[in-house]
Amino acid sequence: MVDEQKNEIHHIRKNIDALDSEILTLLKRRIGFAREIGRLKDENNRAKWDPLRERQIYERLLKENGCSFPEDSLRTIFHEIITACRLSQRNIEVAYLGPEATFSHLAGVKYFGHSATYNPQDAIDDVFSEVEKGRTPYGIVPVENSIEGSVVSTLDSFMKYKVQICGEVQLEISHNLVCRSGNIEDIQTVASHAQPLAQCREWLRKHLPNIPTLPVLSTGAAAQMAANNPNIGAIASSLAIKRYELQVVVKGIEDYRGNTTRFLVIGKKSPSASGQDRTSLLVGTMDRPGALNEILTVLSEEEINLTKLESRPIKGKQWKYLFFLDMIGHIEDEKIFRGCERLRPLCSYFEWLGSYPQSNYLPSDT
Ligand SMILES: O=C(O)C(=O)C[C@]1(C(=O)O)C=C[C@@H](O)C=C1
Repeated sequence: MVDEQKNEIHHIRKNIDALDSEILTLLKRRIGFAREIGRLKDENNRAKWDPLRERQIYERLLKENGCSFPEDSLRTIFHEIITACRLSQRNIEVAYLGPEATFSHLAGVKYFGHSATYNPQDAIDDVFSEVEKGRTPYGIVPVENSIEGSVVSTLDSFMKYKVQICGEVQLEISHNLVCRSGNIEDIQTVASHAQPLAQCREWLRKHLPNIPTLPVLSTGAAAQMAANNPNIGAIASSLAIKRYELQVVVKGIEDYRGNTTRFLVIGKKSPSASGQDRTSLLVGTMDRPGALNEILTVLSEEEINLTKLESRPIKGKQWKYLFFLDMIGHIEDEKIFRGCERLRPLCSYFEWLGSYPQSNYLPSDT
């Protein structure tokens, strides 16, 4: 490189350094303002988290940006900034299905950012119990996977515990084969949770035909085993690779692309309307012909967009079912409120599980 170019780079880097310092100064001022708002909200007993305001911030910035700065990076940067500011108002604690570095943990980090405190639990049931008892204000639980379908233990826990849905987050699940050395020849057993093992079945059969698989409690537990034993390979998340200092053998070994899991954030109280929300209900139908049809007719008459309908058997009551319904809109929206009021007398059981912002404002998983 000629001297002239070296000088030019040096000069530009000085400009970048000055800008980085300016950005840092602005971030410090921003968090100061957020703390002030936090204090005012405390005085008025108002919720710290305001999803409507957050959505407005993203929308304004994306509009102002045009296409100058990569859009997804802009979302990611501001997501971290806003979550850090929100957390500075009060530290947020989140219960999830552990151990560390499971996909639930990853989904939590995507939603609440890196600075929240994450409390690992042994089972999905325990996540619900933590939140219901008020020991941890939020929980994150998987609810459905685009390939494997519903996560029934989550749906069943909604029947058992009194919690509300506060948010949702979608995570594109890509599976990595990892081990201590990064060498495929070292692997004598592949450990993972049953779901990832099933999702990578074809790949494993083709590339590791004589290697046995070992189903364990979670992808985090599999990663932990691989960290302790050089002959164990694990199928695990990117977070697990970092956490347990493992090496990637092969990335993206899932048999089908577009493997996405939807997670729900549970808490004590749903947030107010953000403008693009989803409402979830749990209902029981009357014991008469056409009972489910009566419910669907109300939704259709009110022009409510139903995005999910799922039935689960009621434990201890043979051949009796409850239905989970997801619809577009917030309980504060007139038509959703009216629809629910009309549904109530038609149902043997009716529970509003919550209204919460749809996940489309969050950064994608690239
Ligand atoms: O505007 C507010 O109400 C704030 O508390 C500030 C702020 C932010 O950092 O921009 C933080 C948390 C809220 O969820 C919304 C926005």
